[in-house]
Amino acid sequence: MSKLKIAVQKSGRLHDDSLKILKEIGISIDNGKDQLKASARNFPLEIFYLRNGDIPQYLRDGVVDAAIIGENVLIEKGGDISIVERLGFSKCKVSIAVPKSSKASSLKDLDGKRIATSYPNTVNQFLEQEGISAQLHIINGSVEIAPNIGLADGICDIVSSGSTLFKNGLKEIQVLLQSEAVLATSPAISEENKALIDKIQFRLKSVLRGRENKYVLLNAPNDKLEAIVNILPGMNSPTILPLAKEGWSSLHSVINKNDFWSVIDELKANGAEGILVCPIENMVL
Ligand SMILES: Nc1ncnc2c1ncn2[C@@H]1O[C@H](COP(=O)(O)OP(=O)(O)OP(=O)(O)O)[C@@H](O)[C@H]1O
Ligand SMILES: O=P(O)(O)OC[C@H]1O[C@H](OP(=O)(O)OP(=O)(O)O)[C@H](O)[C@@H]1O
Ligand SMILES: [Mg+2]
Repeated sequence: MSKLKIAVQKSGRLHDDSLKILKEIGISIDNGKDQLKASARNFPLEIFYLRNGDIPQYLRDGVVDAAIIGENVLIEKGGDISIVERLGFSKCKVSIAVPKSSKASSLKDLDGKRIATSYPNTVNQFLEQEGISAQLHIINGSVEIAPNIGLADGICDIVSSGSTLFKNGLKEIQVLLQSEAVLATSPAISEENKALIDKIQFRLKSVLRGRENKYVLLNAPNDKLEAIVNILPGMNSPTILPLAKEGWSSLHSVINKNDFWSVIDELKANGAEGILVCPIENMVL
């Protein structure tokens, strides 16, 4: 039987969340960060622990069938590799920044200047598109220090909270792209392994949908139920069960986690009591 080979970052920001989401879709791995390879106990799958920056090449060569990887790395090195599913973690931007004291306030002010980055293809493509030419200094880490040591006039690197820019006295002047962890597949994947990826994708969608939503249970007088159903329409229609108390019911529904706090006052104004909000592990449509 064919086994799906999936690459996961060996160590670093993506490692833990990648293994966590695989666990949530029911894939148990005989673990060990120290191993380069591990097998799943209950799915025809092998995990390869690799360096983030090496993964696009492994995908391209078909050494692995799929990978959990930062979208920004695929944009930089991935070209022909397709994204199957966005996974919602490791969200960040790739941005251009300059010293706070710099007169530069937009990208065009960096025309003819020096930019330090670990993402030369991304920067070059963006500059070309904007008709700007700059001299790139490719460095692999601590990019934000470059302007302070006189190596560059600006930088292009990952920004998340912005604290690294702040600590280094830099200001963001241009966002090049938004990124998050994604499941990507090799252009060389076999039909058999593509079918396994489809199974994984189906499971991922149900876990991601579950993360986005909450299960709500509440009690309400029967004459208010219609109004409450309109506030909480649920996946199809809410479940309503009679309470032992005459004239009252329990209503169960699903709501997007971001919407819950904005409807809570409306629910209470319509007589809802004993409101419980629970996480959802999986949501299969
Ligand atoms: N500060 C951040 N906040 C959120 N996501 C980030 C942040 N920094 C990096 N990422 C995302 O996580 C991915 C992995 O980052 P990490 O710093 O662990 O790897 P790396 O040092 O680039 O790679 P390697 O595994 O080759 O050492 C990045 O490609 C990016 O998608
Ligand atoms: O906006 P912030 O929240 O400060 O995050 C941005 C920083 O995070 C990443 O570095 P990381 O901490 O992964 O260190 P590294 O350069 O050694 O990979 C990235 O390269 C930035 O420097
Ligand atoms: Mg990093």
